[in-house]
Amino acid sequence: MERSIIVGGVQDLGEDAQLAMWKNFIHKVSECVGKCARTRGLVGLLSCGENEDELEVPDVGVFRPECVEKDEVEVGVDMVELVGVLDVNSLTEDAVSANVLRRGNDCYGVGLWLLPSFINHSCCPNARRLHVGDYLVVHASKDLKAGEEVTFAYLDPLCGLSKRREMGINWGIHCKCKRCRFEGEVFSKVEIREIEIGLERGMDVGGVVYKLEEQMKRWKVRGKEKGYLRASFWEAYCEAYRSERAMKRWGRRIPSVEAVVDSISDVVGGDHRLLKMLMEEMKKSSGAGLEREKLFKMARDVFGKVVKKQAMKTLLELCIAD
Ligand SMILES: C[S@@+](CC[C@H](N)C(=O)[O-])C[C@H]1O[C@@H](n2cnc3c(N)ncnc32)[C@H](O)[C@@H]1O
Repeated sequence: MERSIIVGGVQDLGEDAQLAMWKNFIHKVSECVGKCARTRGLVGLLSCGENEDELEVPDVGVFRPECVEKDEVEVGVDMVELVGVLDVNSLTEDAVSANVLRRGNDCYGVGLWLLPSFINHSCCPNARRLHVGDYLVVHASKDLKAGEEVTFAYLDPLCGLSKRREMGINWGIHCKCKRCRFEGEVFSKVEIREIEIGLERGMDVGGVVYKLEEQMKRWKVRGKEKGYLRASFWEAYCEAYRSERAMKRWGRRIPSVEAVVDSISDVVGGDHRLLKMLMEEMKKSSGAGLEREKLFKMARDVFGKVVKKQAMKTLLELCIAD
């Protein structure tokens, strides 16, 4: 029999499996950094999450593959520093990509991609990532203007302010974007607190959506700000649209799936949950009412424009089965 390692005891070790992967990953990166001067130099440019304002802004040219240094001398690696860098910059595969490879939900790959490590967080992101094997494809999730900062969502943009703030603690981020500032004011108001408490206490989700929409009318909340609040209460909208009972009662009094998805995607860009909701809606109406072009535009924002037609079909199937 060949040598092997078998999990002992009677309990599953999901967390430990991840830990083993993380250790293995740190070991691999430290080996690369120790052996290769170019990797060492590039990893040295990354943030450990501290005093970022004082870090130099590197020339983008140094990330080009042809920019090679010659002195390949093996050196020791400062493991504390390296673990700090990996902690701040490593990325795990996102769920959709992991699904393509038919992986379970609890064991995604992890890696370090140097240039994407410079992409900051926004609660209204404009880019997404797609993992294909060892490659990371970063693509726009909405139309980008020249000079605009490229941003990812480190924190789920379809969550309310308090949950995003809670998640931000792990990243050492106290986000001060336009959306957070707007929601900081709105979520302190008693009317919104009441809606939040109603949701927590299991109030009818259709009623929650109706109350929020009415409140937004009263406060004359329009445009992007409407999108922010709808994104923050996405869970309630989503549950209401999926509930036959809620739709029978509230369907005529709350905005359509299409209108809500449009206003949310206008602020948070493409998202697979919005796409899934659009697909479900299209199925319900057998394609009538909802433009196919709208669905494909959202699919391109979620998976990237360059994905081939057949691959896009597979991704859409996985997205609806998710
Ligand atoms: C992957 S790095 C992003 C690039 C980093 N800003 C740099 O200069 O190397 C992640 C770190 O950037 C900072 N960061 C990213 N987005 C931020 C945001 N919206 N607000 C404040 N800090 C942010 C946090 O310190 C976080 O730990």
